[in-house]
Amino acid sequence: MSQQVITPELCEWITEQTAAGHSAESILGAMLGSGWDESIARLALARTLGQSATLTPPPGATPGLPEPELTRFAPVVDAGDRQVKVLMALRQPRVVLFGDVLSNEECDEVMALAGKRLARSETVATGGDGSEVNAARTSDGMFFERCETELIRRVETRIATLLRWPLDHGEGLQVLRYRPGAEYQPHYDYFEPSHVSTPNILKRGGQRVGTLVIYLNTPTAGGSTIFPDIGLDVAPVKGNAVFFSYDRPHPSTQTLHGGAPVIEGEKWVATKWLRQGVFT
Ligand SMILES: O=C(O)CCC(=O)C(=O)O
Ligand SMILES: [Fe+2]
Repeated sequence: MSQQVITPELCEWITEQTAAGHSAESILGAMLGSGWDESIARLALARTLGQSATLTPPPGATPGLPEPELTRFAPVVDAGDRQVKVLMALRQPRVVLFGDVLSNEECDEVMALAGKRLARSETVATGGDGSEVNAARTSDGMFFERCETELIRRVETRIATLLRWPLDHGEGLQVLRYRPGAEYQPHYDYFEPSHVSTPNILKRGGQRVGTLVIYLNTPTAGGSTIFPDIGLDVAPVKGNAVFFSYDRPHPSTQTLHGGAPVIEGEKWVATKWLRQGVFT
């Protein structure tokens, strides 16, 4: 085949095959047998059925999802070196609000370490003098290396224990600072299956399957973490953290979320993204 194009007819055929009970792998086999290029065939399947259908988990992938031990719904969860409070839990989508994940001193230390290295996040407003911010993400950000300092290692070990997900499946901690007016418009944290850069990103540990956003300070007003699909607003409170997980890279997970504009004061968060496998 010379020109291989993903047409609506092809997507419809894939849907029919699935409805007839064929697995994504067997549809892929049939497509390869009739001359389709493997990467285009996988892309067509991902677009039609969602990426998880054809996603080969990366080496060392952990089955299931990150999930705290909440079966007894005790008021605290043992996170190894700290008792973390459970303030609220939603089952569908999975959203858990924790209290006291970090001490005040730990929050201050992470902000001080990160503050020296903050750079304007890539999606900035064009034009103007920067005093008016309006792009999708108008915070300043930086990444720590995993286990970069003793403090970062301690925090990451605590997160791994709390969410029962291996430390090496986590990306380096990201710190964001929002000034008044800054926001992070609603988005999904998983990598969009049909995006051209996604296959390469997935080589380093597979998809993201969970997010923990830790509040490093308490803004005076605004800056809540919003989940528009489920009408949930989480107030940013120093030391608290909101966790959510998603088992497939699809809007049906209802994990659309964002950082509402900060109205007064600053808002600092540290985000830990969790991957299916070892993040390298
Ligand atoms: O700032 C927030 O409340 C949300 C941050 C966020 O969505 C992210 O870091 O992916
Ligand atoms: Fe996010």
